[in-house]
Amino acid sequence: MASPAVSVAVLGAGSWGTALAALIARHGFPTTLWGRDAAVAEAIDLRHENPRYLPGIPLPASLRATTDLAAAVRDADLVLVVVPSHAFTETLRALAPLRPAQAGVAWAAKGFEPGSGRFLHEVAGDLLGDDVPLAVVTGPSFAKEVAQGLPTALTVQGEDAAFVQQVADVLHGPEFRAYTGSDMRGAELGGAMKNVLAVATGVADGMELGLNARTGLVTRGLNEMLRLNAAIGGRPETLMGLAGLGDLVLTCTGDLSRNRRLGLALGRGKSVADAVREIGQVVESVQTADEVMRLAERHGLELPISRNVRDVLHGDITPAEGLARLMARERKPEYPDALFE
Ligand SMILES: NC(=O)C1=CN([C@@H]2O[C@H](COP(=O)(O)OP(=O)(O)OC[C@H]3O[C@@H](n4cnc5c(N)ncnc54)[C@H](OP(=O)(O)O)[C@@H]3O)[C@@H](O)[C@H]2O)C=CC1
Ligand SMILES: O=C(CO)COP(=O)(O)O
Repeated sequence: MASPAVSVAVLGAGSWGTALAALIARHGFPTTLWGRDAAVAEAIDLRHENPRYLPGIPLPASLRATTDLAAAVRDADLVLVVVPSHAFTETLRALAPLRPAQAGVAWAAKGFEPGSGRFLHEVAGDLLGDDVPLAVVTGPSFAKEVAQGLPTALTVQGEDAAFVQQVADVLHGPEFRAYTGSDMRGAELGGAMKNVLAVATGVADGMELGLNARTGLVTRGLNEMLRLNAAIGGRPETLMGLAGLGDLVLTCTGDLSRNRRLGLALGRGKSVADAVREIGQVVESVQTADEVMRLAERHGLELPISRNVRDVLHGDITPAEGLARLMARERKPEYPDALFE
């Protein structure tokens, strides 16, 4: 268990940042949540509720919230960044000059830097320098369930073992298991790709294609994750664990998933714009599908499910055309190459 003297700053007061900050505060660590919305910060600080992102769920009275980034991180021993991936670079740029020298930086966003396709650990290393301990927090974890105190397991991965342990120690508690590891690339790839694949299963379920179709997509989706992971140098076991298979199953089957709900809406004939507007929260796959396909193309890999998701999201094909394309693919062995070597 980390010393209760560890002070934590959580950056990003959406559903996941609020749930993680509440979890850490409940474990007795002084915790400050930073968000850009003054009304939300005030409601968390004074009424112990995030009415915009986690309405009706009581938050610990010890959790502080502010819109002042410098004040949020001033005394921090550990900074946890939980903004959407499209806001990760600007948030780290703002954090870099304010970060106390002792504070390592972890993040729980899932995705890539839009445009460049860089992994978030590459962005963090670039903006913070090589000496700052880094870690990614990922795995099957709906914010609402964590905020409600329901049992959850996730993983913390990074190269600095002492920092990874510190992050795991502030998260770990009676209803929350935090595992550890050192594979940031694999862990980030899994968290990003499962969002894209959740759209595919959502589309299939929205089209009422049945449980066989859903499970076929989950399994062949896992195969796409494993192949791209092998190409980028992630470890296969990372993708067979919480950061890969675990999060894939949760997001492809759980209706709390915003990415799955986007797919469901598309499968029922809605437009991307209408579906995203109705969901009203971040839907990472909309940008991540492009970055996954760019990464796959750079490595000469064909990822048929991910490609269909990208093309449906762009409006280049309909869900029905995507299904027809998948079913018309050539017959082939299930494992044509040495996947696990
Ligand atoms: N929710 C979940 O169950 C889980 C989410 N994640 C990941 O966590 C990350 C955050 O998602 P989540 O909290 O769910 O998203 P939400 O949609 O719930 O909230 C997004 C939050 O990010 C803020 N934000 C958006 N842009 C910026 C910016 N430029 N600078 C500062 N803050 C910004 C929003 O502020 P404002 O309200 O002012 O727009 C809001 O507080 C995503 O990468 C997601 O994939 C991972 C695991 C679980
Ligand atoms: O990452 C998540 C669960 O692990 C949340 O998934 P969504 O972003 O699809 O809601």
